[in-house]
Amino acid sequence: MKRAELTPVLGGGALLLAVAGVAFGFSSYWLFLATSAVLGALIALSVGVVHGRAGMVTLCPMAFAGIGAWTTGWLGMHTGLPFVVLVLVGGLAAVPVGVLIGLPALRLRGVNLAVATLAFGGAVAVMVFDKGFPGAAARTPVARPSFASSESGFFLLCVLVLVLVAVALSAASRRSTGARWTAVRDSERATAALGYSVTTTKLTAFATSAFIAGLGGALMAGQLGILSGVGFQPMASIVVFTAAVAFGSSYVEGALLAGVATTVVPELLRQLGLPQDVAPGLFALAALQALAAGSEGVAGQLRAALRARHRKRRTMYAAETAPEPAGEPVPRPRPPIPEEPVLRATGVSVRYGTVTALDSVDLTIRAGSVHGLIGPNGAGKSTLIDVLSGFVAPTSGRLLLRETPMDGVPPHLRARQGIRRSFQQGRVNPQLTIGQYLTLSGRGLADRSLVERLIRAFGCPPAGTRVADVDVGTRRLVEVAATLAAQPTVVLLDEPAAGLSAEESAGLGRAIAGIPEHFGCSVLLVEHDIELVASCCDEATALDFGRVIANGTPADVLGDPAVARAYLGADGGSEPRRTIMEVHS
Ligand SMILES: Nc1ncnc2c1ncn2[C@@H]1O[C@H](COP(=O)(O)OP(=O)(O)OP(=O)(O)O)[C@@H](O)[C@H]1O
Repeated sequence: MKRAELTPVLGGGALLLAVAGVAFGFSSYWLFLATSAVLGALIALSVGVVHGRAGMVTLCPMAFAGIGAWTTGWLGMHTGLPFVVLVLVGGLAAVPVGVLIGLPALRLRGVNLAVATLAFGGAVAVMVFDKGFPGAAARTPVARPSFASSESGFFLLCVLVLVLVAVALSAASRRSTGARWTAVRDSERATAALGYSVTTTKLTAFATSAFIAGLGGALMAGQLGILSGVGFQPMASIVVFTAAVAFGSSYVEGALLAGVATTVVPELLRQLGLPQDVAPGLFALAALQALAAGSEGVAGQLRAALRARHRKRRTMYAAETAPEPAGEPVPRPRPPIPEEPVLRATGVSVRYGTVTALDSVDLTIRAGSVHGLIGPNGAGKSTLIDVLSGFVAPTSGRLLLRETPMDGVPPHLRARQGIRRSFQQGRVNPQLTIGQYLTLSGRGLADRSLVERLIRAFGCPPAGTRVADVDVGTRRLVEVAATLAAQPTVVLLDEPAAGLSAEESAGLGRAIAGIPEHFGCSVLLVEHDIELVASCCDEATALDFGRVIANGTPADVLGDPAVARAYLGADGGSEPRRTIMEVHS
């Protein structure tokens, strides 16, 4: 067996031994603490979903846990349902509440969202938990199942639930759900441009988090038997949140450390005769440290160190597969471009206060063509891409994708209907591999062979390479390749050559010129690199001060003195005969 295969087997075996050692070797006092640590880890994992993965602040995990506990207690008193079913229903009961508290997250961010969730947690504590949990007044305990009636049995049940949740989250992170959460954390605009609804993505993160915390609370009902509101107060939520941030609870080992720390530190302080109130302060300091360092907590730092070591070893012992030269050469002349328009904008105007960013712009992108869009800084090129992709609503004008009006259609639906875009600033999630990112961008349409074709066409590194491990230029190539993964009708590329070397830029030009033929998709290419536009476009449009100043073949547009004047500014008027190619050279 190879070392790489042996490591998980040995790790799993050691973990099993440790769990068995705790379950059967610990006294009931330590077993109670171990169970609390496991439940703390479960609730920390729920924070990891919303905060660590989806990048939103939630300061009410214990409110979700309390709802799970309350529901389990109530159902335990009034129904004869088995305990395992009660736990599941307890988790599910927290889901609608999670969605409800997720709604403000659609508009609020950062500290505002933190205040909203904290207030929610406080309100639930006052209105529900402080009035008493079911059975608490009559001291009727929540009955544990017979197979987990002992402390060791109940500990093993909690470990099993934690393992199941961790495995499910790990599977989600390899699939589109988890990748969407991190995509929304990195950039909401980029998520919408991939065709995913930001609203649904945020709400599923809150719902999943509430479910996991609800499970944790339901198990707490079984652990403690009789519950009080004390453990579900906002302060308890803050402790869980800060520990989750400090240890990095989007990773299971980070959640485990958070669970152990929130259980052991107060207990240690108590045994040392020190005030337990110090513990929240310690966690807050550790969380501040992690947030200030921009790290994913202790677990994130450990993983980053391990990855760096692994990379170093790989470069020492193995010659890395050299990326193929970008872009398969495309034979010229290309077949004639059909007249059929795929994307048509007519009379599009955009005003930002007193600034007119676009002024009655007409643009037609024809089927099978690469259409260049040029113009000096501030000419309105990015604004036009924002209008076409749905991120900016025009003041006036119409937009048709083939025969379908696109006016008012939100960005993620435009992406699904076939308008894909890239951004000037890179927005690829560095945690994903190139293959995972292309698959995510494909929304289920990019099979392995398409992913491989895209990688070859754009000269990207192999699919298993992590985005974090490639340079900025290569990330740009990956981003352009990703716009094609869902087989769109038209892609809008916003300065894809920015940051590329001359050689990479030429390779990208060849790949872009081949997009219509190899991927059946039209292209709108916004670029300052005039040579790139000249080499790979079939048509071109030049903008200046939001107006179309030239339109036609690249030779006509680039040879137009008005375009040269636009690039030269007012002084260009004295040199009307120079073309933009001459200006550029
Ligand atoms: N959100 C905004 N609010 C106010 N003005 C804006 C906004 N976005 C763009 N503008 C203005 O609209 C005009 C067009 O900007 P835009 O970014 O579309 O130009 P561009 O051609 O893409 O420029 P560059 O090549 O530098 O990216 C500029 O005058 C810019 O200052």
